[in-house]
Amino acid sequence: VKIIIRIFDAESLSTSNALFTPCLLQLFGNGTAVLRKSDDDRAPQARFFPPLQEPMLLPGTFKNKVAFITGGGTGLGKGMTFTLSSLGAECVIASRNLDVLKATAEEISSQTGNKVHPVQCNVRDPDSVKATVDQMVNDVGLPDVVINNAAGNFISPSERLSANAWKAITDTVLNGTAYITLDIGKRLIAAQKGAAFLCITTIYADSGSGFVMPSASAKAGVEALCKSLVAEWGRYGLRFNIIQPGPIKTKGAFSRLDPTGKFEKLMIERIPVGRLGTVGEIANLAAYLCSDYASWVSGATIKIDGGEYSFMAGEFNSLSLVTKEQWDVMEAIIRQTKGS
Ligand SMILES: CCCCC/C=C\C/C=C\C/C=C\C=C\C(=O)SCCNC(=O)CCNC(=O)[C@H](O)C(C)(C)COP(=O)(O)OP(=O)(O)OC[C@H]1O[C@@H](n2cnc3c(N)ncnc32)[C@H](O)[C@@H]1OP(=O)(O)O
Ligand SMILES: NC(=O)C1=CN([C@@H]2O[C@H](COP(=O)(O)OP(=O)(O)OC[C@H]3O[C@@H](n4cnc5c(N)ncnc54)[C@H](OP(=O)(O)O)[C@@H]3O)[C@@H](O)[C@H]2O)C=CC1
Repeated sequence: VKIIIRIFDAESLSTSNALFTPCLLQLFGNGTAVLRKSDDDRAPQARFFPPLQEPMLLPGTFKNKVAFITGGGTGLGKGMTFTLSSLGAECVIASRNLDVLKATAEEISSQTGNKVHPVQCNVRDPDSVKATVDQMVNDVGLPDVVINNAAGNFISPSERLSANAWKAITDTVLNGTAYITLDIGKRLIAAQKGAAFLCITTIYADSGSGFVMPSASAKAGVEALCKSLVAEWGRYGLRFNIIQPGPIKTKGAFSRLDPTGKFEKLMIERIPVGRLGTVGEIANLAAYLCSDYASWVSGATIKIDGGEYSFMAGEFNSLSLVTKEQWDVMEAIIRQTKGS
């Protein structure tokens, strides 16, 4: 019994449970300015799971197609734009920072040879969304692919959030997705043109999550929006799918969700594949779901997280830390037990 107590007292300090111990206090001891690369950013088993990042679909899969990607200037949006553009799409990328969009558009089109159009857009503002869609229609026509990827998020105890903090996140994630989808959807229906919509949510859209409550609420709303339209707008030639990514190391996410760089190791310890995901892996899944190879896929919600969600959900999963010798002791104790 003493051994078991020692196992769960000592080893829990080095697991994700450490978040619930006084160790948490140490995480912020070094200040919050540095977004540092971890010294040890892979577990040994990651060697079995190499990330293949190059576009996997056939060249020309998106030839003569127009793809509209919100938040396409950075992170996952930039990666999805690169992959779609490599496969022949003419892409329109939209977000608030026009300089970033222009730089990304130039970088991608110079590599793929296909046009990428940067358009300034604040998805929180329906008038800005309308102006953006007007410009897209004028420049390249209505899209075949719409990716709702723009988002805002930061970690914070909910009791520290102002009404405006809640509004900043939910306006971007939920209302932004609604404004984009309604504006483009209505025009597609009027024009009798089909399209594939994709929403990027997150693994905690199902479970909720403390410390990112507005994001969790808004992402759950985005999923309800998509699933509702699967049923309602299929008859117009529109299909809707959802990708729930686990952690991918983008500057936008990690600077706001792991500001000290101390959570990364804890995350990797709870990802069965032993590493973070990569932008290219998300981009390949997104390209498949938005391509005609996935014409019969509508209403799918796909987790791509190296098994993290399943690991966190299972009551006993942290027992993977128990050693063979410790199992020998515990098995002996269990076998000696008679009756109830
Ligand atoms: C166990 C540990 C796990 C670690 C996990 C690590 C990695 C990730 C793993 C999984 C990720 C899963 C999901 C990820 C989801 C994402 O969405 S990541 C994408 C993140 N990208 C972005 O957020 C980009 C865009 N963000 C922004 O523009 C800004 O960050 C912001 C969302 C704040 C909006 O900016 P802006 O419009 O300029 O707003 P304001 O600065 O005016 O702020 C609005 C109100 O919000 C308050 N506020 C801002 N920051 C904080 C904070 N840190 N804490 C509390 N409150 C904050 C601000 O004060 C304003 O309110 P008031 O007007 O003052 O009332
Ligand atoms: N990285 C990760 O670990 C995970 C990310 N995700 C999701 O992936 C998506 C991309 O995130 P990621 O690439 O990591 O982070 P980024 O911060 O790089 O991407 C967010 C994008 O949204 C744009 N954006 C934010 N607010 C607005 C707005 N009001 N109007 C228009 N565009 C806006 C930003 O551009 P700008 O500032 O120019 O407006 C930025 O390009 C998000 O939906 C996120 O929730 C989900 C799970 C995990």
